[in-house]
Amino acid sequence: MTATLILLRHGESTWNALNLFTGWVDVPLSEKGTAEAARGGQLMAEAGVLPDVVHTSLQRRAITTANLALDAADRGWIPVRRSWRLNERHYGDLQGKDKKETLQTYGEEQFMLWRRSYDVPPPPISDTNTYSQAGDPRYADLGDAAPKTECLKDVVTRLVPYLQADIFDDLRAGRTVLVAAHGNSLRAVVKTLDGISDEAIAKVNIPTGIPLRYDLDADMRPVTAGGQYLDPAAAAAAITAVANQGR
Ligand SMILES: O=C(O)[C@@H](CO)OP(=O)(O)O
Repeated sequence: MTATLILLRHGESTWNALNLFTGWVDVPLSEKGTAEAARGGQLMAEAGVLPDVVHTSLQRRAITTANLALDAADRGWIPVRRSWRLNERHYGDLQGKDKKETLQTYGEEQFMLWRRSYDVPPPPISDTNTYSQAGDPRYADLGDAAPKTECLKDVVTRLVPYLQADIFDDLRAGRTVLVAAHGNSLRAVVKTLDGISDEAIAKVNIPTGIPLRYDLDADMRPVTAGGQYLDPAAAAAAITAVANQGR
């Protein structure tokens, strides 16, 4: 028996289009991202992978993407579960900064350490920064546990309990699960599912709006390592573009 998990990174956001570090800043989809989200739903419908339940982060670019994709697949009626644990990695003091300017100011090595190293977080954001989430009601319950910066390792630490309890529970119950989330929170999911090393995960990038299908065995191990994109050619091109951001 296998269970099907579909990972969907939100469509292009307005800040993806502007090449700004985003993290927990709650930006909307761009026009292109809106179209990508609907296309993601069409791809699911064409492939006959229809979610029974959807999990999203608390951020509008993932929530809107899930709504548009599910509507396109005529699955807008399925139950919804949301958690901050699926949020994008908190980008600390880099939130709102231009990726190209950051690369020019700090150099390639520091830029890539912040973007893709496993355990080097950017400097923390101050509560008075315009792009801080201090005071955002959706994170009020987190109190002091709300992050002010995160590296990918921190994302793995906060995400894995949710993956192993809530998401695996739905899969074990025989439900096809859609997870609509973010570039780095989905890298944390993929790292965990595929057992990717701390070093090798630096080279893994997730494109916007293209569903990534994993069939998982009873132990929640992928039948095919890396899963399968529902549009492999589009995914390959988009993955290269994500890797080269800032250049
Ligand atoms: O800015 C961000 O929040 C993320 C995802 O868009 O960017 P990066 O790919 O540089 O980690």
